[in-house]
Amino acid sequence: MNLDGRRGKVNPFADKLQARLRKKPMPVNFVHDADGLPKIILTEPMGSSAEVLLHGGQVVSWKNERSEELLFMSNKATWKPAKSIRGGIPVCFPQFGNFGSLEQHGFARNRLWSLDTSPSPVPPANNQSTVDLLLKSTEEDLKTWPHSFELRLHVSLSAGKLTLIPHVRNTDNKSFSFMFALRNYLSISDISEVRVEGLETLDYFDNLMQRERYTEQADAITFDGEVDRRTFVLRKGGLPDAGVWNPWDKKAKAIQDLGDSDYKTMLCVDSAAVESPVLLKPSEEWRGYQELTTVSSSYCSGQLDPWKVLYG
Ligand SMILES: O=P(O)(O)OC[C@H]1O[C@H](O)[C@H](O)[C@@H](O)[C@@H]1O
Repeated sequence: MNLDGRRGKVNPFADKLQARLRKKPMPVNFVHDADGLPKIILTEPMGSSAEVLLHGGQVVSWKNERSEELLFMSNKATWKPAKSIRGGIPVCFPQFGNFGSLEQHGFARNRLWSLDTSPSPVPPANNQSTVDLLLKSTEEDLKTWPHSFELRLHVSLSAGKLTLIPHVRNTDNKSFSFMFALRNYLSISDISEVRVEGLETLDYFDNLMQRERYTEQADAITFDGEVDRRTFVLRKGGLPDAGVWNPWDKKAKAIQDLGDSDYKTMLCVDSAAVESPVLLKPSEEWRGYQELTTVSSSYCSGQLDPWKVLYG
């Protein structure tokens, strides 16, 4: 995990140049899934694919070139508008968890987003399939969170890599602050065989201990055993915090849209801005960045330098 403390400042000059260099986007493959939810399917020449719903602006599937699913999705997930879907990559905005008075994890994951016809510029890249989504404040949401905003999410798929670039613009005439998280439900073979590296020596708040602050001492977070199978590498920018969540057995049973033993095959690792909410003045824009890649199981854990893993 590459923990990058930058606050996601946007450089307008670089962005203009990038916009000019940007290639014509590939056509968007837009379908309706079995539950009638509008869905975008991304594919790339090496054979991997991703599925993104307008509902929640949520990535609900990411498959590698062997068609193996890399994200967890609950069999009991509720595929209905106005409810969040248990799996994939929900977007938590403008609140994380119950750190505020809004609904849990904010309203963005429960809303119907639209296709973004005037997306913020992002760096050009070859052989990638992309979609741009947009969520704007609704009359309803303004009643509980009285700030006018535009939340954009750029999703791009290339061989072995899924990149999400969120932007938030303040379209109000006063400042506001918000929390943000991309909650990655990673599909894992067995929770007892998982290690999360890259968080050592960092401070964390334990939600099960009244949010007490601790410092991580171990060289990796483990959930019992120590065997590696698949390695995900998460790089991020503008999102200085990380969340790690697994409900374990008792809570899994209490969560309606999660199977009793699903906790064994999922782990949430979030890219987040929670401890210090992002402050935006009128017309200002914040940009975050998250890149997920997988590397082969032969990778030896304990030396997680994402650049070395990816580029040798
Ligand atoms: O069920 P959700 O609203 O998706 O929340 C899932 C989980 O997210 C957070 O990490 C909270 O700390 C948990 O208490 C909560 O159960």
